[in-house]
Amino acid sequence: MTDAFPRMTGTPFTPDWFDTISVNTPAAERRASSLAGRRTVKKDWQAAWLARAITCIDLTTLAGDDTAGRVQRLCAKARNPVRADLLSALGLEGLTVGAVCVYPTMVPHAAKALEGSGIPVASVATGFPAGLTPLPLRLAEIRYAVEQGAAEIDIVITRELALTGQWQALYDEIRQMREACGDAHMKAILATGDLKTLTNVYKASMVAMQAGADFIKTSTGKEEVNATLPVSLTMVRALRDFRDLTGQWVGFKPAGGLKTAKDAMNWLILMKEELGTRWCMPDLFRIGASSMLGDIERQLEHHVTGRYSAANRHALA
Ligand SMILES: O=C[C@H](O)COP(=O)(O)O
Repeated sequence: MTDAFPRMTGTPFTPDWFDTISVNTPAAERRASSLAGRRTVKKDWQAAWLARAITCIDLTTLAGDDTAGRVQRLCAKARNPVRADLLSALGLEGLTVGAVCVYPTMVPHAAKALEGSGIPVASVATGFPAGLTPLPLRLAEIRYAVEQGAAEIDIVITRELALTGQWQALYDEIRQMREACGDAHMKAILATGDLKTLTNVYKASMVAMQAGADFIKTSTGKEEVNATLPVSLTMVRALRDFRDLTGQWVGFKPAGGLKTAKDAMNWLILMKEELGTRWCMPDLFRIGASSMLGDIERQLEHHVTGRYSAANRHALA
């Protein structure tokens, strides 16, 4: 992550900024579906946008059977995310993903495998994915991951505090997590699939930003419903409101179930249309994904060779 936007400081708890907000769900759904169908990126620029998407990926493995070997292979992929001949044809040699995201005990393996690459290690923490271990343990887990070499920490919020409107308590908890992160950047996972309403999503976004989150992130990838466009629209509008109120630019990370080049384009279009191109850079935008690179590589091959026939598609399936 570049230091263009250093660690966020947040603000004091200010319920006035979200208390009376009520998100119009049908309007958000209409806007999201119009964005998904949009073709604002010209064909000539698609490869460049896909390359941008690669630089924004938090390449992730968060599985119970993760091993040092799997993490090392993932890190090799992070260094060389698509075939070298494709990158060279596009003049994009040296392109890497934004970060590698793993469980805390995998951080040392990732840190070693990424040495000298400039790719940061992100670690989930705070009892990911449910976040229901006691707060002192969640804070200790953050400190452990940072000590092991994580430069970015993906925390999960306590959903109960959002579902029962205990916004001050949620703020206080996230604030302590912010402090435990020290110099590491903090991404606050809202687990939006658990939050029931878009109004709760907006309020939780505001509270996380007030508490000092550097990024707000949709999902753990483990909820029944993960990143969706209406939820993401609600969150990016909260980002814009927070920037207008404070001058602080907080990042956005959709995650969970995003697998295709089309997904990457849909979310980049959302960012570009709602927030502008500056918010499409890896210091302000990440896509949490375990399996998106394969499809991006196929699309880039199509752009480079211009001979992506139905037969090729069949052969690759
Ligand atoms: O934070 C990232 C997500 O856990 C990745 O989810 P995914 O495996 O559905 O891509």
